[in-house]
Amino acid sequence: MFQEEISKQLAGITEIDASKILECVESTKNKEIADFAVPVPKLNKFKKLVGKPDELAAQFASKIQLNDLIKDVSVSGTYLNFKINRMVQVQNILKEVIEKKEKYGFTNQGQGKKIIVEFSSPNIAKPFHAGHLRSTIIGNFMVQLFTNNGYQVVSMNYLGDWGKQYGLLAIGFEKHGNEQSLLEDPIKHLFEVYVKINEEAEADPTIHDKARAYFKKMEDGDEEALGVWKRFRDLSIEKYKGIYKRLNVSFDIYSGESLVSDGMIVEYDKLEKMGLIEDSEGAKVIDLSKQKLGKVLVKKSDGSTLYITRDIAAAFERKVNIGFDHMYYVVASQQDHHFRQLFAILEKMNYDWKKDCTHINYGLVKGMSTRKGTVVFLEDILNETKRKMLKTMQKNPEKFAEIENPEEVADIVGLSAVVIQDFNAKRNKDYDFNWKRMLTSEGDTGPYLQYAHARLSSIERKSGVEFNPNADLSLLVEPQAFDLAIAVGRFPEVIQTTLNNLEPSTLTTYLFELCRAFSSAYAELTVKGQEKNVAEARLALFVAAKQVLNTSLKILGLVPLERM
Ligand SMILES: NC(=[NH2+])NCCC[C@H](N)C(=O)O
Repeated sequence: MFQEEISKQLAGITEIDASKILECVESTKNKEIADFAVPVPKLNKFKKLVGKPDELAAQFASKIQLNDLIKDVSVSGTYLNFKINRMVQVQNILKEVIEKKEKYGFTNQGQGKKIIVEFSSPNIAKPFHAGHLRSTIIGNFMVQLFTNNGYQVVSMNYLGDWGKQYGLLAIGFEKHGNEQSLLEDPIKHLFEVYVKINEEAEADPTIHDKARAYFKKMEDGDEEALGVWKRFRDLSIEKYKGIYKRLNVSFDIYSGESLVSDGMIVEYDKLEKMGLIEDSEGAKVIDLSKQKLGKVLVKKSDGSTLYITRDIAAAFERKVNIGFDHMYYVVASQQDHHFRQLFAILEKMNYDWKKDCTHINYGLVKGMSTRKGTVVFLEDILNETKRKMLKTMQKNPEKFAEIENPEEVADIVGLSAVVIQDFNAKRNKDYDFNWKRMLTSEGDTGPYLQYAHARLSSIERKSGVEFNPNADLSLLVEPQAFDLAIAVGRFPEVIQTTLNNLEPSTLTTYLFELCRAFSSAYAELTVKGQEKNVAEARLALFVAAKQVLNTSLKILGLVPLERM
């Protein structure tokens, strides 16, 4: 609103389009000097201005009308500096939050558009590792973000449940499988079996031949072979569902590599008819050397298919059977090459919707290990985090005694620690998993954000006044109140940026700013015991801040805590 007013007035003076000037209105760092500034030389981009920039600045300044919104204008060098009516600004922001509640900050830009987010996608019989964890939380974040902005979102888990390794697993299970262990923890047991048979296969290569033969039977639709495999798959999915629940994540669709088998024949025929398939010593390849992506193997000489063959068919099936305006694959950067190949093939097949497919990639997590050894299962990580968090909480026995459900709280704070550590930097950065740092409640951590939320909740509980949506906000005169309200007011723009870059770190960085502004306000602006009108105004400010933090935590996939 202030930026618009500044632009409108400058448009009248310079005859440049107000919408263009708007791009040049900057929010300043030092609010003592100005709230907004316009660097006059920047306006030259839109229209050649005659005169020296500093003189022009002075000339423009003299023509600006002060009013309800703009309180003061000054010049420093080539900059035009504006001070705005903070009272009006604070009131406008808070009124908007109070009115829109959990809808504050979002738009309906996704209305009528459908998005598929494919994420998590672990491999049955292999550990759910840090890479899958990253995919899970980034993908879930995208689902929440899109949903809140009006998109219809389909969340999809594309399981790695097909391929020669399932032949290997079946053979391993015949030798080493144990029914009871399978039922107790299918993911762990299948992994144990898988590791054992792999070791044995190193000494005895005929095992690999048997595995290939077994997988071929599966691809040929042999019922017995498929029955065994299906059981492994079903049991694993049940187990995964439990883990996802703990992560606060759910899927609309459990798909998987195994489910595209018929479609594969169709797509493969298309490729062949289009003349895109070449023979290479009995195996079939697609030549992408012009695109500098090499030759892609799509069918082995024994006729069995590959990961990429299944992805080609899966993409087509999703377009036809589900439909999408955009599809995102949330998969580690290690697979950049794979997705480049996939998209290049879709392009060669003249699928114009290839332009609507995006690989959302991310870097590695390093140094993630628990007491139990090097192979890390997600559950171990979560249990370890919870255990450590409980220990930290117990250090303050009085507070600990007040918490009704300490186990649950420790689990939620622990997950917040893991997630926020992950969301602290840009997706494509590798990072070190650091138990100690992520669990502290100071610094840029999950516990810090949860702590701020719990504190905001406690202000609400203990304020001694009722929340009044019509509170007299003109009583918020302190600079700390202003800073916090301004931080709250930035939320809609942060959501827009986040929608564009799909970087969770954009949102978390903002939340740390918001919470720091809250800390200063909290120290300065007591609610309890104040005169009623003042207490109500301050409570309204804190309620607005809590609203933004609350919605944000949910978008990040976390359960906001009322007490901790
Ligand atoms: N459409 C895809 N290829 N999605 C990614 C699947 C990830 C694969 N299951 C893995 O763990 O490496």
